Amino acid sequence: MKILSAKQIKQADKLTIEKQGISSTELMERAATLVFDEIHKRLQAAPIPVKIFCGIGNNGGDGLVVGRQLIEAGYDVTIYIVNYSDQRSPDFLVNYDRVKNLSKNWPVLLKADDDLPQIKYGDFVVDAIFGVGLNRPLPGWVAGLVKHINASGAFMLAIDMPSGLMADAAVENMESVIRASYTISFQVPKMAFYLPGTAPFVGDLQILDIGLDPEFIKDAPAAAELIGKAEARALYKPRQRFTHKGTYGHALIIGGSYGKIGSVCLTATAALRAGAGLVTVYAPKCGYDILQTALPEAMVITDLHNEILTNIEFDLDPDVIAFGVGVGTKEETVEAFEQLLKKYKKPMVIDADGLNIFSKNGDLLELLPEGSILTPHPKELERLIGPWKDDFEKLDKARAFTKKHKVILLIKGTYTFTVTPNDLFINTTGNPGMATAGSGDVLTGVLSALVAQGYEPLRATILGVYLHGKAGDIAAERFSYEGVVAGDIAKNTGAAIFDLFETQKTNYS
Ligand SMILES: NC(=O)C1=CN([C@@H]2O[C@H](COP(=O)(O)OP(=O)(O)OC[C@H]3O[C@@H](n4cnc5c(N)ncnc54)[C@H](O)[C@@H]3O)[C@@H](O)[C@H]2O)[C@@H](O)CC1
Ligand SMILES: [K+]
Repeated sequence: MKILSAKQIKQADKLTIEKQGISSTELMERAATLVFDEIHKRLQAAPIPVKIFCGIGNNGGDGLVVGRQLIEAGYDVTIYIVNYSDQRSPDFLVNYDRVKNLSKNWPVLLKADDDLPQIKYGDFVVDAIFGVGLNRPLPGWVAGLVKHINASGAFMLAIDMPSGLMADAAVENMESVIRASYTISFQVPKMAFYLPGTAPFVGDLQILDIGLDPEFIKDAPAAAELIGKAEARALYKPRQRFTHKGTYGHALIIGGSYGKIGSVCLTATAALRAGAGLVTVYAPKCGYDILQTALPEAMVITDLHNEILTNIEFDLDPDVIAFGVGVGTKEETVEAFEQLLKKYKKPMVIDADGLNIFSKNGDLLELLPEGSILTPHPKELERLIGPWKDDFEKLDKARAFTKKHKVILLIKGTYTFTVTPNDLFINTTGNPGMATAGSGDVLTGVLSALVAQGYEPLRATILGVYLHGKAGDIAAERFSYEGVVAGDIAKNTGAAIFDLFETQKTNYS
């Protein structure tokens, strides 16, 4: 599913009105009626006080339509107009009149010096102050109102966007953004819903199809692509019958050090579970018995050194090399890695200390094969690309890095981002249970297995990140968030592949 910018959404809005021969007021009625339906479905006419805060633009117009329909359905509704300017939009005005004609309880006008309205814990608040039109920080008194609404602890439903959030820019003042419990947004998701600095304001997310022009949406260049089940399924390559283990590639996992052999065990397990035909682990000698005992399916080659890697030499032709998990950053290991980079020319998967080695030895990046996949978590990313002032700058820097080094860069997080010079993919699977030791080692194994099986690196990355998250979701259903360990994620990779073909609707939140 595409993410579009606020500017593109406005264009879609305009074009829809032209092509469908409807007025903007009718489009507003259509969109807001769908929001009313969702609220009504949930509240079931319960006598809960509903307090709707409307701005004076079209987001406020939506709030007025919802308010009118709730009043007509018999709800106890108070509408507040957050009167921050006299530039009221035409559709706001149409709906302002309609509400006034309907009930003696006219909307309450709120201005800069007014007392703040009382909001109780049990109220149902609808936030329709600003939507995608917000393009600068809130006026001071409106920021104060937002703070007051947030402090109420009431359930908050945001229409289109939590007010104070901008679709395509970072938040400057965290206190002046509505902390929505639930956001109902129109047609396409917005970038701010997925970035760590802004996503927490959104709460649970629902995207409503309001019938904006499908052709425009199909042709519009996406700011990013959300990857749900349908997108992941399209990337999957079914196995053919007349094949053998050689068809599915040989993954070589290089890593581990004394006390960290578990990391390569996890990576190799995941590589096997994600379908690599053959898996060999290259580890220090101390890992030999452990690996052979834990993983009879994997082959093991050992370094000359007992505890760290010092001479990476092997007599095989792997389809992919994963380097870095548990490997440490000792000088001898860096030297061995440099020698490997000079010899090996196919895409590699680089994780953990492999990334830390690059951070400390930037010139080695020149040797990294084109199309390699780097999988940093935020701290490792910062060491690689330097600090950033906000999520948007982080993405710009990450993009520049991928361009310079011709690699694919993951930014791991609640929503893992796959960054390439021209495209951005945002994964939607995964859960807080995956914040556990070794979870990243498993991802490295899954990605390596897919590359070994002949998936092009970008396709392998997008699908691999999805499957890893889904395997974590399946594990969490069984063991709870707290109970998930990395090995469970690896073991459920197969179940995640099965799940690609379950026909439930994709949830993009
Ligand atoms: N795009 C669509 O397809 C549809 C949009 N609709 C609604 O329309 C909304 C967008 O409406 P608008 O474009 O009127 O924008 P908003 O209602 O979000 O904001 C109103 C106006 O306030 C001004 N403004 C921006 N930042 C400000 C600030 N910090 N202080 C003071 N004024 C500021 C801008 O001129 C902006 O247009 C959407 O979020 C959605 O709720 C729906 O009615 C139906 C369809
Ligand atoms: K809003």
